[in-house]
Amino acid sequence: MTRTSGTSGTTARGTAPHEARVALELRELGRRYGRHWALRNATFRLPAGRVCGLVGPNGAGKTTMLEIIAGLRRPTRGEATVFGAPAGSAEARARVSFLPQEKPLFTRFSVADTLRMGRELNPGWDQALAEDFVRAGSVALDAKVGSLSGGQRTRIALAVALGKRPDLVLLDEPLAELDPLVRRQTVGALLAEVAERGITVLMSSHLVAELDTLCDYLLLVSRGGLRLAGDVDELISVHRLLSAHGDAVVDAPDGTPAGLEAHTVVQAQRERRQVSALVRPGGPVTDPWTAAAPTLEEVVLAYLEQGDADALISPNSHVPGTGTEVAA
Ligand SMILES: Nc1ncnc2c1ncn2[C@@H]1O[C@H](COP(=O)(O)OP(=O)(O)OP(=O)(O)O)[C@@H](O)[C@H]1O
Repeated sequence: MTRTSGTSGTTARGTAPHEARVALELRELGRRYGRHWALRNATFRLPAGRVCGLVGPNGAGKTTMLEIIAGLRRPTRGEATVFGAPAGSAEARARVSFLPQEKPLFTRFSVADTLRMGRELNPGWDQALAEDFVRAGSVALDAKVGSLSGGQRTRIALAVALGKRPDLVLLDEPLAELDPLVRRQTVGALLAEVAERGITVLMSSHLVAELDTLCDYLLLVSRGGLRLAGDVDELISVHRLLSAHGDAVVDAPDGTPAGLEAHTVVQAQRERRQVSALVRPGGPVTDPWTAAAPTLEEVVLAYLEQGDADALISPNSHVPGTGTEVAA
């Protein structure tokens, strides 16, 4: 599966290139439920045309973030804008499709009824697009939604989300219940559609191993805060996975392996006779350590396991005038 390429010039609605550069901007966004902050100080930009994975442990605030962007929840502080319009405004809502974890489908409706409802609710509705997306999944238009498999329902829900002709699609764990083959087919169809139309996607997922086939951009939230944001390639390239034989490395009093003082250590671990560390290099890698490029999964897992590693926000995710650390 190929990734979508860079920032798009125009969007499905033919908006001007200068407007399309930033699909989504969060500024110091926070949401509190009672005394508990579900999301804190989230600040980043998502360039238009990207497929962005939103990852984080259970309860990290992913759904809360998506609901605020969709205009379904108000932030406690900060702001979110969608193509420059405040999240929740009529202008922003017209450009966003949100597919929540519980698919908003009526089981007694037929597929055709479901698409008809989409047409009645959305002025910019594209019936041909929605029908083609359904048919490509071999789902009959006269089938009852209640009789469909989980994978087929996901396809119908995505057809409705795309039929609205959004510029930004928000998906809350859309793939969780699908088997690997259906997941691959559904994601392939979705990514082909968004690439062709220049649609931006923000998609929460726990499928860390599959992220690099789905996404070209990544957002990682943990303990209510943003830990990573940026181009997948860039986030990988600023890290190195170091390894050494366990006998050759002693641990410093704070538990970190010796010999890594020049680097920012995101996470280090001893496994059998091997010591490994994911680092942001701050100088040459010296004996006994050897360095390799990490996979996206290795980077993500290290940040998930070590939730207090410094945040890393790559330059094109950085919001001017805010104090987030910028990747080298
Ligand atoms: N309506 C609510 N009232 C009170 N607390 C809530 C509410 N919604 C979410 N929370 C709390 O806010 C935190 C973040 O929840 P959220 O659903 O945004 O996380 P998540 O990252 O989407 O989790 P998951 O991966 O399990 O779906 C959790 O501690 C959750 O219990």
